[in-house]
Amino acid sequence: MSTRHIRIATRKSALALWQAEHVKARLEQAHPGLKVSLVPMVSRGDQLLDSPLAKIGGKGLFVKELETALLNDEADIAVHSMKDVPMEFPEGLGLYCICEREDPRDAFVSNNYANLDELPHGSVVGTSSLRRQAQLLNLRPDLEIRFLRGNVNTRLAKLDAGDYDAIILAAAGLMRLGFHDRIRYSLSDTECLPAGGQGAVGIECRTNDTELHQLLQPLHEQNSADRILAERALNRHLNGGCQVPIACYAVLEGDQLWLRGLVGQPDGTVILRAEARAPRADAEALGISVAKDLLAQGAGEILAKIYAESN
Ligand SMILES: NCc1[nH]cc(CCC(=O)O)c1CC(=O)O
Repeated sequence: MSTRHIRIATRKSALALWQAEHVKARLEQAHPGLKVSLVPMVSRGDQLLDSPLAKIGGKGLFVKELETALLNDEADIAVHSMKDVPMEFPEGLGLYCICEREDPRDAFVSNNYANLDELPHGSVVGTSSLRRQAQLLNLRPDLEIRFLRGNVNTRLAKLDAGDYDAIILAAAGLMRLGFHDRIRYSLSDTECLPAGGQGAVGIECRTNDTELHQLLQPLHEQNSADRILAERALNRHLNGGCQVPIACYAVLEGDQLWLRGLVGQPDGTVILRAEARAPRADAEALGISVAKDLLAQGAGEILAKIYAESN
């Protein structure tokens, strides 16, 4: 029995609100009597929703306001899609819980075509992720990748308006919002390797709030946490975020992690791949070693060019 009041800072997008409500419900279930409320706020990323994210630069566009609220004691936890969480945390904040990962894959959404192979020559595919773009163009150089931003609902509306033949979205986001039926199929990991952390929700809070860390324990899932630790180590070593053409995906085989990573040239002409296995206790070292392999193949040059263009 806890009498504490937990305030959850959240963005106001449908997906962010769903995730915050989900964490609220799970906390209340785990700790009867606990009071949990939402503190909705607008992030810089939300204000800039229509501009190319890669061009406005900076990481963590969607998390800075939430972190400020935590540091100012206006909220106690921030719920994030792990894919969007920056590598470094401000002094006094940290990640204290990773919930069980859901579907990590990218979903193919189209009103007219069942899959990538069915798309006619020259079809228009919507995504603003350089990671998805590089991999799709590598498989289908004839496709035209067209910029698509906005919340999940907005993106679906743009597809329905006829602006695209197909769009690619994270399966997890679609499922959370009840759009299962919009998924024609989920891209395999060989067609499109996911982004680090995709499909998992994580919880950030103040480092010194040990009582809260305890309350979060029942929501933590170690298998997901270890997989994502390896993925984030890879991203960190490549200085990557959600706005760069880096994919990485770890799975557990018993107590061994298998991590695959990829860096692609946005036009799809070059895809560098690396993979390795290691005991789960060595998740971070595994991420770094796969990142080093990619760098040795020339990933640094590809990424440097993208960073230079976005500044
Ligand atoms: N970049 C925005 C974003 N951040 C997390 C998700 C989906 C949910 C998740 O990965 O947990 C999405 C939408 C998308 O990429 O389609």
